[in-house]
Amino acid sequence: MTIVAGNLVWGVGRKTIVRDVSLSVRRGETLGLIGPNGSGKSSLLRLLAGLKRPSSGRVEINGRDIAGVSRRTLARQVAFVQQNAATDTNVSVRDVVRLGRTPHRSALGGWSSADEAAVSAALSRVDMHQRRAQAWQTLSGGERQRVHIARALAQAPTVMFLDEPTNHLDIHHQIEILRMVRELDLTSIVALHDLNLAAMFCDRIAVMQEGALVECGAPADVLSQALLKNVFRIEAEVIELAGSGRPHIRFCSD
Ligand SMILES: Nc1ncnc2c1ncn2[C@@H]1O[C@H](COP(=O)(O)OP(=O)(O)OP(=O)(O)O)[C@@H](O)[C@H]1O
Repeated sequence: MTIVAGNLVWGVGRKTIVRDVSLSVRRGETLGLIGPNGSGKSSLLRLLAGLKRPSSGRVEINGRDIAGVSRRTLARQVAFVQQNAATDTNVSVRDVVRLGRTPHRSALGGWSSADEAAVSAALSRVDMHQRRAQAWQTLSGGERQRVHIARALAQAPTVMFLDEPTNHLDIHHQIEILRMVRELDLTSIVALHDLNLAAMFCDRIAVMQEGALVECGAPADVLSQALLKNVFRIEAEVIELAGSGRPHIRFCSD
């Protein structure tokens, strides 16, 4: 297993936000994290990535408890694509992606051809290579999102956490980004609001409700009519996506 979380609990003041969550993710697997607004998806992702410390419980990445791993070592293994991440405005697209190489560089080492190749490949992967010299502040919301994903790719992580990476993206780029995440040779956990995209691209789906993990399994096992009603408070029909064995949700308008 690449990511193993055991009995994670986190809260603020007297409010418990993540309630006793345990999960394991295999090497190379793409796990979708779904749940209503405020159910604790971002908080859980941040705990798993070591950006927050749990009140109790532990997280192992690549077999090591992350509580005992330095930030720099962790940053060589783990990339995090945040929701609406802010970036210093006075920089180019390429500068933002270059930041992804920081954990791999020594204090005295110069910029290497391997660094350059990683940045170039990451930009191409998200379809932004031709825009590499453009000023960050002139990009659209979706382009910024793709550049942040490129920055994470340039980091060459073994584990990637993505918090609603398809926000702001047009449907072509939503599908491209999720297809890419699935095909990359790394382990990923992706928080998503679009249940049909989660069903199409994730190996397994974990469902959060009020801070707890209430289901985790193959999309076809998890996305039932009952779950959609109980967790998401919607009436919907679940059909099979022709020949794929994956579920597809048809929402009812009344
Ligand atoms: N630092 C904090 N202080 C107080 N409350 C917090 C803090 N961080 C998160 N919360 C609360 O915890 C709950 C879970 O938030 P979180 O962002 O993890 O949910 P989410 O499932 O990612 O939501 P969304 O789908 O809306 O992005 C929310 O009610 C939020 O207001």
